[in-house]
Amino acid sequence: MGWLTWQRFRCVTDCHLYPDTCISEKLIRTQAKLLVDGGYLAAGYEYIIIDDCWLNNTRAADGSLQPDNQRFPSGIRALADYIHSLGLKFGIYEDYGTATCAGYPGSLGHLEQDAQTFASWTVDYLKLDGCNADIKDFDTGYPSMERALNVTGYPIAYSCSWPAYQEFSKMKPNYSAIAQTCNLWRNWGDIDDSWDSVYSIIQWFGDNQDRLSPFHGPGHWNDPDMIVVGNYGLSPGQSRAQMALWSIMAAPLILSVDLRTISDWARDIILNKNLIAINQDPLGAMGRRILKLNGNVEVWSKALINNRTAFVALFPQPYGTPIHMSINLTDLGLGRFDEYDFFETFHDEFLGKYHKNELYNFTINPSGDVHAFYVESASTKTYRLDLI
Ligand SMILES: OC[C@@H]1[C@H](O)[C@H](O)[C@@H](O)CN1C(=S)Nc1ccc(F)cc1
Repeated sequence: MGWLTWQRFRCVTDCHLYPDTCISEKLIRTQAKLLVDGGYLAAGYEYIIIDDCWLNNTRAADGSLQPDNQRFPSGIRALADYIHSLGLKFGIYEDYGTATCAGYPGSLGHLEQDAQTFASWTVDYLKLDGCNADIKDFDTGYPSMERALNVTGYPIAYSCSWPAYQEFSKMKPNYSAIAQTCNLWRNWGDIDDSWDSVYSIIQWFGDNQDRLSPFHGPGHWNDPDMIVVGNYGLSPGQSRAQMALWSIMAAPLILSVDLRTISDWARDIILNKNLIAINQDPLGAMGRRILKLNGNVEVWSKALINNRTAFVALFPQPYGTPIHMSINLTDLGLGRFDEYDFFETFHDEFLGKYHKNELYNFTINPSGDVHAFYVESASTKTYRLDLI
């Protein structure tokens, strides 16, 4: 869980024209302080990660990476020290190729040196992108950087873009090797600030879930890209939908939003305790799309500890009429116990006790809204403390 510059701040490097939003130490220090003061760190959002465009256009004389010294005048180590003083962890970006996607120096030919540089900067997380490279080299290249990071002896979480570029090229990535090498990996296209973009990613993960979920679990995660809630493109319903689906998929929750201007309703969605508990459930199971109803409403479910199950019903299409849904519990996969207690996820409201032969009825709104609920078996009464 954490925060990443890219979707909201992109590659803005003109700090004269954009002094408050250019990629700079000032921006990172400001957002880091707000991650703490806004209650995000306390909720689990602990990594603050700089994406592309932090770099100087050239490496130093000794070949080592250096930041743009106008935008990062104190240097990366000092910035990391400040971030660590707040109790946060620090992430940075590089690219396996000759240049980053934005054209800054890439790591190819410098893997060991760059890994040592990151460790000397006390970097806790590296996102390694795959632009300007031969994707056929990735199956050896990404493990090479993993070895280089391990040699430093400094614990660095490793985010790989390795499969995404192979999936685009219709290659079938070796997810077994990827899961042994990376802690998380981007599978598919870049997310943008729109419902169309968010839903196209949800569809792709649902369509490919059978070949993705076996490799998903604690320490090695499929990554559908950033949470864009709080920016300009999603309605409140669509914002609930992205948080609910990323929670059901047990996807990394990596925000990209200006914490200075985020609305209260967007912040409430991002900080919803039940969604975070579902996302962070110790089983680490990747939720799956289990039903498609009425041709458009889809139901996803995720197994949780203590015989609980989380569900999300999603109505993605912009057809302006709310639909009354009626689903029998066995179609939800609930048949192991005779009775279940249903709770609404966002507000933790008790929705009722249902026998396994009963129907569960609810109404769902269109255009990317969700009905999120979780159930626990009434017979095996357990404490709900870890869900609220
Ligand atoms: O430059 C970095 C940027 C972000 O890190 C994204 O998360 C990465 O998926 C890659 N990336 C970009 S814009 N990649 C890219 C996107 C479109 C394109 F035509 C060529 C490259």
